[in-house]
Amino acid sequence: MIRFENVTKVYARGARPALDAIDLEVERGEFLFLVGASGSGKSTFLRLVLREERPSAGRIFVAGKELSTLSTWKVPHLRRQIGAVFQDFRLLPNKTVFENVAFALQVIGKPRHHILTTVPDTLELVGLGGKEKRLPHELSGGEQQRVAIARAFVNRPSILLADEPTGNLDPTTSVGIMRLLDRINRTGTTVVMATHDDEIVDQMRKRVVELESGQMVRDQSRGVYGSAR
Ligand SMILES: Nc1ncnc2c1ncn2[C@@H]1O[C@H](COP(=O)(O)OP(=O)(O)OP(=O)(O)O)[C@@H](O)[C@H]1O
Repeated sequence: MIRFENVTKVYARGARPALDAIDLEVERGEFLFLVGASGSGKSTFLRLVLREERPSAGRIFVAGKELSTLSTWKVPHLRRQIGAVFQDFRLLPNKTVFENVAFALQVIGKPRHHILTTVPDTLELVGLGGKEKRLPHELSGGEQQRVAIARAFVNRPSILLADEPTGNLDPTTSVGIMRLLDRINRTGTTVVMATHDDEIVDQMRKRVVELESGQMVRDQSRGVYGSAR
């Protein structure tokens, strides 16, 4: 579903690479934690998958397409197959829960009848049934993240990228968010989550890839947060 072949990303001439010769394959339906110190290259990895950044060297394949040969006009189609969730939720503050999620479908031209059935179903799935009319500021942090996940998942993407989705949440709320991401993964969605949350990683026992200064230093199935090296 995602394949990096010898991928290097250098942001500025002379700087050390943010990612250095990464070879990694993520299979369809897998759940992968990306761990590593701040600045180790986790967000860069996710931005490359979304084609928000281009690699300096190497090749990236996402959902069967090689990103460097993908014409610009096809990028929106690529991104429709990828949901993204962030630490800071990124909801539209003046839109209700329903509108925030519906907006993701409106911008890709889905018909009204589709939106009117899919949005409530997805809100139910993330545990927000009954809160459709609330504004983001009327929700807890965990609920806001659930809206963000609903928005990322409403189009049933084949890949979900999460960049520190529990970074602003307390431990109990984080567990709820992880259960939800796990449930989404079990529907067949490939999930890649960058995180500093050691408790979550240790609890979930999924594949763990560790980056250190842009290099991949560990790839462990049913892994833990702390390196055993
Ligand atoms: N737009 C940019 N321009 C220049 N350098 C950048 C840019 N974005 C990231 N970097 C650098 O690339 C390296 C990797 O950054 P990245 O954001 O991918 O790390 P990260 O592992 O996601 O960190 P964090 O856990 O703090 O989010 C860092 O040295 C960072 O300073």
